[in-house]
Amino acid sequence: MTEQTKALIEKGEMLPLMEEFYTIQGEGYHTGTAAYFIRVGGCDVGCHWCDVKESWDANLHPPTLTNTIVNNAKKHGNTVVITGGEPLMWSMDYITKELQKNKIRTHIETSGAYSFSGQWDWFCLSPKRTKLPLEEVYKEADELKMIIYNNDDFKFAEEHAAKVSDKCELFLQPEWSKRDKMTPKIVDYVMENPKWKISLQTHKYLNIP
Ligand SMILES: C[S@@+](CC[C@H](N)C(=O)[O-])C[C@H]1O[C@@H](n2cnc3c(N)ncnc32)[C@H](O)[C@@H]1O
Ligand SMILES: Nc1nc2[nH]cc(C(=O)O)c2c(=O)[nH]1
Ligand code: SF4
Ligand SMILES: [Mg+2]
Repeated sequence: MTEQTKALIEKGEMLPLMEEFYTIQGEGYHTGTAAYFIRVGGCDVGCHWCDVKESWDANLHPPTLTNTIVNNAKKHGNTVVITGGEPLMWSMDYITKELQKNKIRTHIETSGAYSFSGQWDWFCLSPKRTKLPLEEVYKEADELKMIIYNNDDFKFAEEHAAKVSDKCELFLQPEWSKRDKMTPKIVDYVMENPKWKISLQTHKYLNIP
């Protein structure tokens, strides 16, 4: 990688882009609404059940001019979801400013394990055991989305619910490979603890990206 590319990545004016696609938000609070997804490469959080392990190695994803990504996003709807990989590994200040200048709403999907950057209209925090969120990010969360892989994850979910603001929406989402076993348990849990809602990965049921 050239020194110039490194400098542009440092400033957030380039990002390692894995893929970008226009689809329907499948998960969480905005489920069912059209959004342009920007998937940035690079993640070292290491969830063993991660559904995009191909994103982990940033070197496999070409550094791409952020202006080009923003121009593509402008062609599709009024909301962008920046995901990954772990988007907060990179400075999100430049891309979110440019998107908002173009009247595009900025949403993020993040583990919160890296320092906060960017200007967000919607911040979805999904904490992971292997690399916990930084304390500074809890107050940013509009939505807390906890993945339920086993019974211990309900307790883990409550520990994080205690750290977010009162206005934060709370979701429990079954880990995909355990959905048959854990979804009925989530249903019971939500009925007993109605501050939570259930989130399903509806795009996988719909066979869309
Ligand atoms: C692939 S991650 C990328 C963003 C960020 N690294 C994160 O984990 O929030 C996007 C969302 O998918 C969720 N996710 C990943 N693998 C999953 C799986 N096997 N089952 C259910 N949700 C999953 C994550 O928890 C996160 O909310
Ligand atoms: N349709 C759709 N909705 C999503 N919500 C969060 C996703 C992600 O991978 O971050 C995702 C995704 O990959 N596809
Ligand atoms: S933090 Fe997100 S991208 Fe990284 S391994 Fe976990 S689910 Fe996958
Ligand atoms: Mg996904």
